[in-house]
Amino acid sequence: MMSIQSESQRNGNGGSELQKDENEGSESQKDGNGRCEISNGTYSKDAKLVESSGSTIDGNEILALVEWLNYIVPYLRLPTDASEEEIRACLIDGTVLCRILNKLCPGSVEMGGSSDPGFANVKRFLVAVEELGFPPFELLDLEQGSLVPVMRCLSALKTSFDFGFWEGNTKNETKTGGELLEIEYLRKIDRNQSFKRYGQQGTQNGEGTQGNSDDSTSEVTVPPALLEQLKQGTNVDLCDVKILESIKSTSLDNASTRALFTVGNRILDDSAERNNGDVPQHLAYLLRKVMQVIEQRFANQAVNLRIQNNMYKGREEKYQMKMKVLETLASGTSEEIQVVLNQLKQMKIEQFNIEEKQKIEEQDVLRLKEEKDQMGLEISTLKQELQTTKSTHESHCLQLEANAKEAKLELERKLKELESLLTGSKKNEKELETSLESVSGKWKQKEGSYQSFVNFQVGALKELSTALESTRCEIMSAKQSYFEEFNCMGSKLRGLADAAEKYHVVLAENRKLYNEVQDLKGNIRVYCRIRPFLPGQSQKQTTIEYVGENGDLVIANPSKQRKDSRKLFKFNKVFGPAATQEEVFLDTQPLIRSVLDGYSVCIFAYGQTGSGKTYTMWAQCNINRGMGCQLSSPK
Ligand SMILES: Nc1ncnc2c1ncn2[C@@H]1O[C@H](COP(=O)(O)OP(=O)(O)OP(=O)(O)O)[C@@H](O)[C@H]1O
Repeated sequence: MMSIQSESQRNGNGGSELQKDENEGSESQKDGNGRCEISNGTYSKDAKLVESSGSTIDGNEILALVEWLNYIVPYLRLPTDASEEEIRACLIDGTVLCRILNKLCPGSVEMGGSSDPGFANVKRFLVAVEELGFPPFELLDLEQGSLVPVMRCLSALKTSFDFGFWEGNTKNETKTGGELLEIEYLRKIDRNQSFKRYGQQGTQNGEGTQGNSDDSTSEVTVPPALLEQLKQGTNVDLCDVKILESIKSTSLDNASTRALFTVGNRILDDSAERNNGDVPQHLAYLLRKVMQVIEQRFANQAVNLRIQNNMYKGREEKYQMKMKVLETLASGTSEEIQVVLNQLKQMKIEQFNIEEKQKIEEQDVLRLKEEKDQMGLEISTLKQELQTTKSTHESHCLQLEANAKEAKLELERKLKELESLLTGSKKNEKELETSLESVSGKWKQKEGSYQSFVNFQVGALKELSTALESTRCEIMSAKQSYFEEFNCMGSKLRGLADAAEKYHVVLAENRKLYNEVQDLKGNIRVYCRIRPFLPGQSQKQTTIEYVGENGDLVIANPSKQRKDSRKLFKFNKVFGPAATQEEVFLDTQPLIRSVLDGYSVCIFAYGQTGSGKTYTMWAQCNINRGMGCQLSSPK
C-alpha cells in the first residue's frame, strides 16, 4: 500500500478519469499531462484509473481485479473489459462486497438483501473491512466518486487472498493490517507473477509475466544466472565489470535481503583481500545500490511497523471499549444482562433470517434464470408456432380467396341458369294459364253434372232415410219379439237344466249299475285268440279240434293215446282265427268305459313268441285311440 501511495501524484482535478497510453490510436485523447482518456469508458491493459488526488490503478491491476471478482463471485460474469460504471453498478448495493468478504472470511459481515435501504450492506462491509485492517473507502466514492479507493480496498483483499491469508477460512486465523501491508509490499514485487492466476488454465504463476510489465524502465537487465546467484545469496564473480555495469538499481529489488547482505559482505571481503582495503569504483557503486535497497526496505519496514502499531493501538482501544461494555453488563442487573442476551439472540435470529433470505434470494435468482431460459424457449416455440400459424393463415387466406373466386364464378353461372330458367318458367306460366282456362271450363261442366248428381243423391238419401225409419220400426218390433222368445227360451232352458241334472243322476246310477254288471261278468276274464296261419307257413296243420261258443277249446295231441290225446280248456271266450280286431275290441270295450268311470283295469297278453300278442294289443290301442283312450303296451 505504501508503494502505491508513493507513486501517486496529486493533479488537483475533480473526478476520476480512465486513461491509457499514447499508443492507443484514434479512440483516445491527450490531456494536459500527456495521458490519454478512453472515450468508450472500458479498460485495457495499458489503461489507468486516476483519482482526483492523482493516485492511479493501472489497467493490468484492474483486469486482474475483474478476473478475481469473477472468480470469487461466479454469478457476476463481469466482462474483462467492463467499464467503470459497470463495476460500480455491480458493487453499489454492497451485496457483492459483503459476499466477497464472507467468502474470504465466513461470517465476518452480516448481509441483508439487495433492497436494504441506505447502503446498509456497504456500511456493514466498510465496518468489517476497517476491523480487519484493510484500507476503507468513502460511501460517496462508491456512489458517484472515484472508484480508485474502492479498487484499492478490493486490491488489498485480493492480495491477501493471493498470499493465502484466508486459507484457515475462519475469523481467528485472519491476518492483521500490518501483515497485510507486508503482503502489499510483496505483492508489488510479485505483481506480474500473480496477474494471470485466475481463470487461465495451464499458466503457472510467474510464467512469462516479466515481459508483460508496463514499467519498461524497471525491467531487469541483469543476466538470469547472476540474478539467480543474487537471489540465492551465493558468491558472485564480481570481477566481471561488464556484468556489474549492466546492473540497474531495480534488479536488486528481486533479491532477498539476506542475498543483498551476502553480496555486500562479499564485496567488502574481496576488496580487503585484493586491494588492501580499497574498494574499486564499480564495486562501490554496486555496494551503494545494495545499501540503498536495504535502507529502503528498512524504511518501509519502519513505516509498516508504525502503521501496525497504530492499528494495534486502535484495536486495543476497541477491545477496551468492549471490555468496558462487558464490565458494565457484568456489574448491571441480571435483567439488563437478560435484555442484552435477548438482544443478542434477536440479532442471531435476524442474522439467521437474513442468511435464509439470502439463500432464498439466491434460489429465486436461479429459479428466475431457469424460468427465463424456459420462457425464452417457450417464446421461441411460440414464435415458431406463430410463424407456422401465420404461414398457414396466409395459405388459408389464399385458399379462401381462390374459393371465393370460384364461388363467384359459380354464382354467376347459376345466375345465368336461373335467368334462363326464369324465362322458361314465364313461358310455362303462360302455357299453364291457357291450359288452366281450358281445364277450368271442363271443371265447370263437371261441376254442373256433379250438382245434378248430388241433387239426385239427396233425393235418394231422403228415400233411404224414410226406409231407415221403417226398418228401425221393424227392428224394434223384432227386438220385442226376440225378447219374448228369449224369455220363453229361458223357461225352456231351465227345464233342460232340470232334465240335465236328472240325467246326471240317472247317468251316475247307470254307471254304477254298469260296473256292477262288469263285476258280475267277472273281475278276471281270460280270452283266447287263435292266430291264423301266416302267409309264409308251408305246413298248415292245426291242433285245434273244437272251438265252443261258451269258451270251450279242445286241443288234440296226436302223440298221446286215448284219453290224453285230447285236452279241453275253458275260457271266458275264444276268438277263432277268423276273428277280426273289431270283434276282439268289442269284448274289451266295456272295460275301457270302466276306466273312464274311474275304475282300475289291467289288460295284458300272454303267449309264446310270434303268437300275436303285439298284434292284438296294438289293435286295442289303435281302436281305443279313436275313443280318446290309450292303453299301455304289454311290453
Ligand atoms: N290274428 C292275426 N291275424 C293275422 N296275422 C296275425 C294275427 N296274429 C298275429 N299275426 C301275425 O303273426 C306275426 C307274429 O305276431 P306278433 O308279433 O304279434 O307275435 P308276438 O306274440 O307279439 O311275438 P313276440 O312274443 O315274439 O313278440 C305277425 O306277423 C302278425 O302280423
